[in-house]
Amino acid sequence: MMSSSPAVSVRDLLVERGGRPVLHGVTFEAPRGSVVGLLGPSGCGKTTLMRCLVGVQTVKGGAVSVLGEPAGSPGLRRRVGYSTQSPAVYADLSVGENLRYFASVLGAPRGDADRVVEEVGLGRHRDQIAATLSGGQLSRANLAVALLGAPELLVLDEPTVGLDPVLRQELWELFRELAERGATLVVSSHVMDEAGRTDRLLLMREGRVLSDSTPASLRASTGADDLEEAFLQVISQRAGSPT
Ligand SMILES: Nc1ncnc2c1ncn2[C@@H]1O[C@H](COP(=O)(O)OP(=O)(O)OP(=O)(O)O)[C@@H](O)[C@H]1O
Repeated sequence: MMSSSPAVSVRDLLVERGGRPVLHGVTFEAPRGSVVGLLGPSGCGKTTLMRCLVGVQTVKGGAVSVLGEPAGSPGLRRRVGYSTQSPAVYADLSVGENLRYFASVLGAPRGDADRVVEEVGLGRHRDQIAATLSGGQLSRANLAVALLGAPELLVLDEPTVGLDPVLRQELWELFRELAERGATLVVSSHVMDEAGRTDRLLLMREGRVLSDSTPASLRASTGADDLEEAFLQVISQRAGSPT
């Protein structure tokens, strides 16, 4: 389900961190109801870009519009879900207690805590104290917090890190289902085999978007079957062309 007004519109975004430029004029759009992947090597600016979408990053220039409002507007608080790479949950509470707590803080409907626990496949661990969860279980508990209240935009920073291939596949199926229900997802990943599951794919490097395309057109334009190879081709094409 895609409508003409994009869920996210980023124009000429400039960000400095620690006195150094880390985003050099990033521009892209995320159509509503789509899954947009942010891929690129460690340190290329994925997290910084996501922080701009949720409105917690000071920006030097450019514009970020989210669901028709400037990023970070108070009206967006419940319409945008964000999961960071560090756990949001309290270590000394159970999974269920954590989610009931965050649901009440967010004003999410009753029953939402149970719904999201099932969605991320943690039903059997509902009563387990968060400190005793495995790394993959903890990252799914973290993701569950972002799903509370069924936000229209989900910004997920490496949600599948540390998960085995079966769980990664299940989570990408969940992302697809959420998009089919109308949500927009911006998901970062290091893992190229996940890139093929996106509707749009942004390849980033050193604070710039090298390619903004669909997986199919990226394969077609580079002649590479696998997206890792396609990314390398884009980098070498860029290296050979004047900027
Ligand atoms: N608080 C900070 N102060 C100074 N520089 C920072 C700060 N946070 C990040 N940076 C720098 O900004 C750049 C982009 O970092 P960012 O975390 O956005 O990258 P990333 O693509 O998300 O990396 P990763 O995949 O490793 O999480 C990096 O060069 C990083 O060193």
